[in-house]
Amino acid sequence: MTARSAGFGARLAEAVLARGPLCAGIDPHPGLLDAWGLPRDAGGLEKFALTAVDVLAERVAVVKPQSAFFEAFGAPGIAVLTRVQEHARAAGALVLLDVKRGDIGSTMGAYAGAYVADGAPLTADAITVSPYLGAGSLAQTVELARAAGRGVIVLARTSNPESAAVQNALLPNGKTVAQSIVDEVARWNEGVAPLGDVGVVVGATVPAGELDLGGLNGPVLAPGFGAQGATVADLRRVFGPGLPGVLPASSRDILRHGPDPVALREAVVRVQESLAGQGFADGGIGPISGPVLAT
Ligand SMILES: O=C(O)c1cc(=O)[nH]c(=O)n1[C@@H]1O[C@H](COP(=O)(O)O)[C@@H](O)[C@H]1O
Repeated sequence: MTARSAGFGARLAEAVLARGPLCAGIDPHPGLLDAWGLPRDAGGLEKFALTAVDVLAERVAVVKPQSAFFEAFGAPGIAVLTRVQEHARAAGALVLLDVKRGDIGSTMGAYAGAYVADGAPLTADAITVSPYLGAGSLAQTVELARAAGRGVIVLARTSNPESAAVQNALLPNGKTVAQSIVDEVARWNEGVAPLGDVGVVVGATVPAGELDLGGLNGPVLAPGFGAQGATVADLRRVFGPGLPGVLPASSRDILRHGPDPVALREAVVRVQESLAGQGFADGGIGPISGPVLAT
């Protein structure tokens, strides 16, 4: 076993132990800006995102800004995103930047240089990436991220209803595409302690029994919890009783309680309590000891 005290997996394990497993998304949808009484401009975006990060980042282990909603405002939006990332990290949360990058290997290296390599200007602790140009196209990104103590979360079985057609397609070796992605990620995490730096996305909305995550040794980001309909009971149904590596992710279902910071704070605490009440990540996060998805 390689001890990597400064690795993303280790830092994530520590954060989950201290704060619970919830990953709070910051998705400044235009409709949410309206609901918060804010203008649909860079000023409204800034007020929304900084209010959200100030409330969320001191409570949750992971904050996940969705880059698209910031990019939509051009350079001023990116400037706001940078401040959100700085505020979140200063408040002790890990930043998982949701950018879902996917390209040929050499271009992926440039994305790593933007977000997770040493000296990356848009510093995140981890980014979401798409493996659908082939898992090998991500190898350089994984290497650069890990060398900087950062991580990568790879889409495997996503929460959207369209995902099954591609991700459950069978390969000639009899595995689904999603399972083969999980197995590739497991190889990157082999021997890393206490937890690998490369995670997968498995939506909380997917049917139980599709995937074997037993050898993953890494985090499982589970979006679809909240606004897309999945409940705490669904998380249990999909991921089984152990759940040590699962990070339930929710954005709109928490953010809709703003702009009042007190109401927003109460909403996030309620979600954290509902997860704790179900024994989520009881005793922290760690390698999963058996198949996680119930059959
Ligand atoms: O990578 C993601 O975060 C992600 C993967 C996935 O399978 N499904 C999914 O919804 N997401 C993201 O998670 C967030 C979900 O938002 P809510 O539905 O508002 O909780 C959005 O930012 C999505 O882009």
